[in-house]
Amino acid sequence: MTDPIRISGLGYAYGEGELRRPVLRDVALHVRAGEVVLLTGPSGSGKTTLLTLIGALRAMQEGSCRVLGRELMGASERERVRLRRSIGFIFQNHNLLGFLTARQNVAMALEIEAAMPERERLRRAGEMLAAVGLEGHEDKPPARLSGGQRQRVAIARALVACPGLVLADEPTAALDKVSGAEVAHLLRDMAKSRGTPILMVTHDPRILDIADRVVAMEDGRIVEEAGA
Ligand SMILES: Nc1ncnc2c1ncn2[C@@H]1O[C@H](COP(=O)(O)OP(=O)(O)OP(=O)(O)O)[C@@H](O)[C@H]1O
Repeated sequence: MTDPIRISGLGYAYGEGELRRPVLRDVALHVRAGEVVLLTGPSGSGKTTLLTLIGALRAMQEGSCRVLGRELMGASERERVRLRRSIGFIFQNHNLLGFLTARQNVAMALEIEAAMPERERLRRAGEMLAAVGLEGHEDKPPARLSGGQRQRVAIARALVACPGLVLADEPTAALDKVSGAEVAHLLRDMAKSRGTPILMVTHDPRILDIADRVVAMEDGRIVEEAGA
C-alpha cells in the first residue's frame, strides 16, 4: 500500500513580486497507512499552510505532494475537488451549520454519495453520532451542545463518509483540558479502528500522547521528528 501522504521538496510563498514571502521551504514528510502524526511548532511556522496544501484546499507551487496516490503539483481545480472528497476535515471552530441539527450536519458529508437516499444518510449519521457518544443529542442544533460535543459532531462528520485520510487543524484548541483530551483520544481511537491515517496540527501539549509520531516545524521547515 502506498503511503497516504508523501511530500518532498515542497515550497510555498504568499504574495507576489516584492511582497512575496516564503512560508514553507523544502518540506519533506511521509505519513504511513494508519498512522497518527501530530504537527507542532510556533505560531507562523507554516503548519496550517502545509495542511491546506495537503488537503488540496490551495494550489501547489513547488515540489511534490502525493496524497492518497494522487500528485497535487500541477493538479487542476477539478482534480483537487475530487481529492478533497476523500479527506475528512476537522477545524478548531468545528464549522458546523447552526441551522441544521447534529444529525443533519453529519448527513451532509454523505451528500457526495449521489446514489444514497436521504433516509440512509440520516440513518448512517445517527449511527456515527452514537459511535462518538452523542446518542440522544442527534436532533439538537450546535448551539445546544457543549464545545466538546460539537467537536464530537465534527469528528462524526469527518469520518462518516469513510475518508482515506483525516486532516485536523487545532481540533482541541477551544476546549478545556478534560474535553480536549477526550476528543483527541476519541478521534485517535475511531481512526485507528478504521485504519484511517490522521495528520493533526496542534499546539496542545496535553494530547501529544495520542501520536505515533510528532513532527515539529519552525520557520517553514521541518526541524524534528520523534516517535511518541
Ligand atoms: N492568506 C495569507 N496571506 C498572506 N500571508 C499568510 C496567509 N496565511 C498565512 N500567512 C502567513 O504565513 C505564515 C505561516 O502561517 P500559518 O498559518 O501556515 O502558520 P501556523 O504555523 O499554522 O500558525 P498558527 O499556529 O498561528 O496557526 C505566517 O507568517 C502567516 O502570517
